Amino acid sequence: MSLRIRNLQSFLRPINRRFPQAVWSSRVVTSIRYNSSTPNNNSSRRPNSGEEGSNKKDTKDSDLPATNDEHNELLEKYNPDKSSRVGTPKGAIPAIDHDLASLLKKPKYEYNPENNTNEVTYEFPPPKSPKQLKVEKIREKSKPKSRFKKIAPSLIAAGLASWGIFTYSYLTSKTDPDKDGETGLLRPDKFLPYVISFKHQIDDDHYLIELTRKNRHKKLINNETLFNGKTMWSIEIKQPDINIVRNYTPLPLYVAGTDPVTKEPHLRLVSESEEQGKFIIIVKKYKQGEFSRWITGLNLLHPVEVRGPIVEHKFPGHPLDKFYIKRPQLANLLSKIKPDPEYPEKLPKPENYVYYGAGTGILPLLQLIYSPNPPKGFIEAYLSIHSESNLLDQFKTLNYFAEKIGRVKFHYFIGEKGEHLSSKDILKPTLPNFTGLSDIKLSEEQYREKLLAEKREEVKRQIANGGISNEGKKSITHEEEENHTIPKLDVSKFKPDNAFQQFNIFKKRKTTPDPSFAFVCGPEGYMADVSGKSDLNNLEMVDNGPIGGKLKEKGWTLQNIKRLQ
Ligand SMILES: Cc1cc2nc3c(=O)[nH]c(=O)nc-3n(C[C@H](O)[C@H](O)[C@H](O)COP(=O)(O)OP(=O)(O)OC[C@H]3O[C@@H](n4cnc5c(N)ncnc54)[C@H](O)[C@@H]3O)c2cc1C
Repeated sequence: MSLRIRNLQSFLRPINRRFPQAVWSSRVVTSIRYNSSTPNNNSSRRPNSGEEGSNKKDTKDSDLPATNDEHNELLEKYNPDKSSRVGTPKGAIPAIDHDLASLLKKPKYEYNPENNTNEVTYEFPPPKSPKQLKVEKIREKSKPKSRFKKIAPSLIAAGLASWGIFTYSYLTSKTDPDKDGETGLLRPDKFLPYVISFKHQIDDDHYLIELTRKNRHKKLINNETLFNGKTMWSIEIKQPDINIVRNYTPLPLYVAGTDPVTKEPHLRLVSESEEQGKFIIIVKKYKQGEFSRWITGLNLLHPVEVRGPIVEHKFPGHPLDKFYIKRPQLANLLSKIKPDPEYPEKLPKPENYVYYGAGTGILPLLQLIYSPNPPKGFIEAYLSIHSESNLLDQFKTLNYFAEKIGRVKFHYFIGEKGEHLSSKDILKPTLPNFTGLSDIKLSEEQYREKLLAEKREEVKRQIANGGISNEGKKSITHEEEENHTIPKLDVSKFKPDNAFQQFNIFKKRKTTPDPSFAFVCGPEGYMADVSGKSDLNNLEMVDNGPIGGKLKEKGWTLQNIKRLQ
């Protein structure tokens, strides 16, 4: 084998010299074939028979070129046109050795430099393999980035998202007229969407309807409270089909549940901020009444448009309000009603009122006494209703609580029982406790005088007792001497737990105070009979209608009457 390779090398040496680049080209190599049948016999090596070779004299193995001339001759033979291109030998080519041929065969597998484990050294840094590039890329990615670089994509994404939302809401609010962009619960200049969240028929012609602000939870962000005892107010509801509007008196109550047997609603007072945005109205259905028939016929979750508050009466300012002393709201349990704050003695007393109401005209009074911070004075209420069934039991209970804590005295007149308001039920007016700022100065002076008188009395007593202060003992002895009874408990040191205790132990009155202001509210005929009809037919919307009826007889004037019609 080694001999054969040596022969081949010596054979190809001259070709190498002449065609150094092409010497290992497959074309040259494959064009030279050797007969491998007799490997050790050089004489048996002869070119394959060819067209040209057959014409020439045979070349024996022993005839291999020994001199340069012979080499050239041989080359001439295999490269007769002497061009730089190596052409296909025309003569017979010796057969190639089988082992050599297997080495020269095209490899079965594609060469892959990655699999090359041979160590190679380079003068310059070698090009990076795909694997190295991949590792480098991963390493680059896992490198710690700056804080800004880290949050930059999130910031861009958030910015794009909010821009998208804004654009969408801007475009849709322009195109969708029903879209409610208002955050408030009510607006006096705009109808806002509400839904009928509960409906209950009280009797033949009275309905309780609970209204809830659409998307109520989203509208509570402003902590808006609709009810406050400082005003009597109504809402306007729109009938969109025939475009008419009617007023109704909202009450600060909502439906907390229903009785499984009677289906009557369990009403709760609206007092917490999360209960806002709901209220109830009581609607009387008239046979010919366009609006009342429509609204009482609506189903649950039907949308309605509501505007308000429309202020019907605003209570004038009082020095007690200046000190932000609020009267606690009623509660669903008598014992839960908080006691009234102690009003400073030197300030004028709160005003007392009388209320004459009939039918749905009793509702403004109920709104007032169920609201937070109701009027601080006492109210004598004369309410005329057709039937006892017109009034929900839960209203009667709340009214009873208000009575038990000394805020109101109710007188009911039930029409179907033949009970009616008469002249003897009309109270006489008294002067108001507070008419203006001069009253404060006057009451402060009175208070100073009162304190001085008390001090003088105390000094006198001390002198009479030889300088020994024995006031407590003396007062008890004095009481005992006067009444011949067990001395009374000094309750001034006790603090009441609730309004009921406060009124019944500390403040119980023998007589009810006289009112200085009267409210009248009811149907036309009732108004005419009690106070004369109101007349608001002027730009200022001031009631200029002359006072008449029963109230005029008792000395009431336009200055101390409010007619709600
Ligand atoms: C400030 C204010 C608050 C109000 N609050 C309430 C409330 O809480 N609940 C309530 O039910 N109503 C309330 N009303 C009355 C209400 O606004 C409507 O007038 C009433 O519902 C009738 O409207 P209607 O369209 O059905 O009747 P309309 O079509 O206006 O009248 C049709 C017929 O119904 C009868 N009618 C209408 N109103 C009366 C009436 N007051 N007395 C007697 N007969 C009448 C008459 O026969 C009349 O001809 C209030 C009104 C005002 C001004």
